[in-house]
Amino acid sequence: MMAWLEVAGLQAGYGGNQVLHGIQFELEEGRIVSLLGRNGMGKTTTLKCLMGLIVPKAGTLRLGQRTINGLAAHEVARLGVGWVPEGRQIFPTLTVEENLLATAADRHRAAQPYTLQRVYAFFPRLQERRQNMGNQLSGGEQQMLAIGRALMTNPRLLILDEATEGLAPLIRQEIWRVLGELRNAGMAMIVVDKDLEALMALADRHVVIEKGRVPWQGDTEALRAQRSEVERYLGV
Ligand SMILES: Nc1ncnc2c1ncn2[C@@H]1O[C@H](COP(=O)(O)OP(=O)(O)OP(=O)(O)O)[C@@H](O)[C@H]1O
Repeated sequence: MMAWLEVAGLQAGYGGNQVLHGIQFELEEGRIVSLLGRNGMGKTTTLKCLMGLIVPKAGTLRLGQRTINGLAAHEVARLGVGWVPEGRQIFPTLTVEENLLATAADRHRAAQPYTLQRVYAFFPRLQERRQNMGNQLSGGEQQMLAIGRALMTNPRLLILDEATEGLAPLIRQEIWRVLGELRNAGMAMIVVDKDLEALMALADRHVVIEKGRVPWQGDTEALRAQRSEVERYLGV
């Protein structure tokens, strides 16, 4: 059986600086994979290749039947890949509700498309603040809004890069709760985060990235069994 998402032999970099030397992992529809590794090892670069923000030098990137190497970012988005960028990038001078409506698109005529009501059900706090401007939100609220905006595009695959970085513990918990609900609703995700416990509770598979290569990958059970080996790669 061919996996739904396939990343194989992925090589990429910036100018003459090659950062990825053969990244390899697969993901089935509705499943969740975590990318682990210390800073600067190539996690974000891998995500950028998937999002069409960097053209890979070599390798396979396939989503369903489509090869997505070299597609532009808007073309990848149209295939149903939703991105929650590091640093959030919400519109500061639009209200919460305007931010959500700005990205609304039901590209797949989903049976249950994401609506304002559905996003507000995941994040009651956004509903309370729906008339506030983007720049009046706390860091955690901005992060919720960034996730909400990605959902409004009705993605089939959600990519989260350090979605809980720098947030207060309670807000982090809230984000993990919503990601768990999205998983239960069948959303496929690629998640980059530093919280190994939370990732083991959420994700099915885990991929370690070390200097642009994958020295270890496995399911959560394997990660539990080989935790000290994996933690050596993470520098913890
Ligand atoms: N725009 C860029 N131009 C040149 N080099 C870059 C650029 N972005 C990242 N790099 C380099 O690529 C390497 C991998 O970076 P990447 O952002 O993929 O790491 P990461 O694993 O996501 O870590 P982090 O958590 O720090 O983002 C680093 O050495 C970094 O300095």
